[in-house]
Amino acid sequence: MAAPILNIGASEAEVSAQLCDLVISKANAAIKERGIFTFGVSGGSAAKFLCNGLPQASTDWSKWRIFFCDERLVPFSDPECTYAFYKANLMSKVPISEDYFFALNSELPVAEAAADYENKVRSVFPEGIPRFDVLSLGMGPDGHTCSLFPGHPLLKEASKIYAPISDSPKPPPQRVTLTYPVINNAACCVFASCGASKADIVQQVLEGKSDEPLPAARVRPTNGEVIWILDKAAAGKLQAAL
Ligand SMILES: O=C(O)[C@H](O)[C@@H](O)[C@H](O)[C@H](O)COP(=O)(O)O
Repeated sequence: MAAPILNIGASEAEVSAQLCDLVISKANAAIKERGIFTFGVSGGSAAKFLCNGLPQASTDWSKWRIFFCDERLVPFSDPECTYAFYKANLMSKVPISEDYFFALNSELPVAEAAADYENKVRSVFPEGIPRFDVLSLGMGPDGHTCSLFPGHPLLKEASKIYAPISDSPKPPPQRVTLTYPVINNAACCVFASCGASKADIVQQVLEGKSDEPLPAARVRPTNGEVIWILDKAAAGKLQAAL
């Protein structure tokens, strides 16, 4: 398992550009090699970065298959809906079919919604543990990633691809999230974090030693890479960056 790769941009704009450049480069390489690019996206600031930079990409969008690393179980009309954010800010700007931007069925109860979403993933990964080309991840101030929160039983989920959660400490409470068997089977997991408010947790995740690693620290692809793209403020307490 390779050590995390650290990219430190001076500003949030540089983090956004570095994230999009990485995703586009990985996408075009995957399309050239296998004719398809499988991509997992998150909410939060990473969503803003991706929607800001990907519309300018020179790529074959028909070969992209986009899933959510996690999604809230709310109607599309709800401002908390991550799909709605990407639909308005990315899908509306690029020639990608709605068939290839996989939305959660928020009409279902959360456990059924997770199972239904797993079936959608199976349309791209028919068997075994899905291996995404890229998972774009964020990290919350508590060290959560996707909808995997510190101390939550879901950190130990070992069989589901997507798991339901009904007690998310970050509202809204009901969500569906990728699990570590899938996250750690990805070819590339890339975090994008900015701002001084993240400096302490970034230092804990990247340099702390704990018997109970934080959720973001448990992202360690067994046969892939984990890349952290940080601005100077978020990297401000890292020994490696000093
Ligand atoms: O839907 C969600 O809530 C996100 O997927 C979540 O996991 C996010 O990535 C982190 O909360 C970091 O968000 P920020 O980068 O905006 O702090």
